[in-house]
Amino acid sequence: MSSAEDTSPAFQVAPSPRTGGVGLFATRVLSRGTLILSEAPLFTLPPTRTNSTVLSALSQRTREEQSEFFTLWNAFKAPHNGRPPLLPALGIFATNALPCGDGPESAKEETGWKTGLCGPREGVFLQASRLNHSCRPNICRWWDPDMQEMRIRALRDIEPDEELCMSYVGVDILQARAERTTEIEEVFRFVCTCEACSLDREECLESDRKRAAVRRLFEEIGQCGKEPTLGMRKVQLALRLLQEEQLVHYEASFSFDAFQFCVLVSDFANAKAWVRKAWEATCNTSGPDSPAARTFKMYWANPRTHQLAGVLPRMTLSGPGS
Ligand SMILES: C[S@@+](CC[C@H](N)C(=O)[O-])C[C@H]1O[C@@H](n2cnc3c(N)ncnc32)[C@H](O)[C@@H]1O
Repeated sequence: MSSAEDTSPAFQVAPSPRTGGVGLFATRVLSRGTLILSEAPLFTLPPTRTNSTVLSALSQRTREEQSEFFTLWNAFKAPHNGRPPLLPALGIFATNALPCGDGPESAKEETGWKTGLCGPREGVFLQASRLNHSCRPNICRWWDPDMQEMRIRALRDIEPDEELCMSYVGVDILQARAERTTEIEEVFRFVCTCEACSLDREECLESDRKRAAVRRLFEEIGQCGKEPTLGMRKVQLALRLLQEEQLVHYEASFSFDAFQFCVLVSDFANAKAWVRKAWEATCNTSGPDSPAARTFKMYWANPRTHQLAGVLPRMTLSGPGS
């Protein structure tokens, strides 16, 4: 592929019949890790926003931007479960806002455990806010605090015309479909029609089973500090299940667990291979300049600097390829 082709727009806004509105669709092949979009917010607000603070922030923008803001989706137009509708500006903000900042949950997101990042400010975006949700996302967002921009990257290889979907803030995609559906409807006020939520009964049971197993493995791996062989087996199982479920989001987290099991027993060759995998996965989600990517790269260069190095008797575990 020539460099001219590489710089062509990565996506276009097009109708998304599945959601009843629009969405962003790939215009060409986007390989894993591709930076699809970097966008500054139209404006940001602290979590204590009101219709007046939204209107006040909006008044600082151009007329064209103000009109565009009012074309964004509003999921809070109608009463819901006894709760009244929101005023239009606030409803649009609530529907489209994405976290912009380092909230207390950000460290967890870096390693991929939770998508529920709650930054101190939220922002509305004219392009990124058009992204629909999927419980099997193919893209990932990351707020770049230095550039004050939202970065969207491909979590896996994406085909032309494929819709770009992220996981919405706070949706725990490792929950079973029924739980996700309830949560999404309650918080976001739509019925999720993503690929994972549209599986038939049998496929859905299988998907629920795998997601539940990954959740359990997250907990169990945390308790395997004295049993690295067992911990490593659980990591390998979790990674296989995630691959089958196409949930690459959590790869960095599990790979870093595997790295820690290896350093515990001074298996530095496998430790390097695992932390390299964690680094690669993190570059694909939050980019090479993110704090997590920098940390992983440092351990890749010298795994012996990790505080757990050599704590348990020496032993050889396994690498990511085995
Ligand atoms: C932030 S907007 C996304 C862009 C929106 N589709 C549009 O036309 O501007 C969120 C809204 O998109 C729709 N949506 C997003 N993800 C969806 C999904 N997985 N299933 C059904 N509707 C979805 C819902 O109507 C939701 O309130």
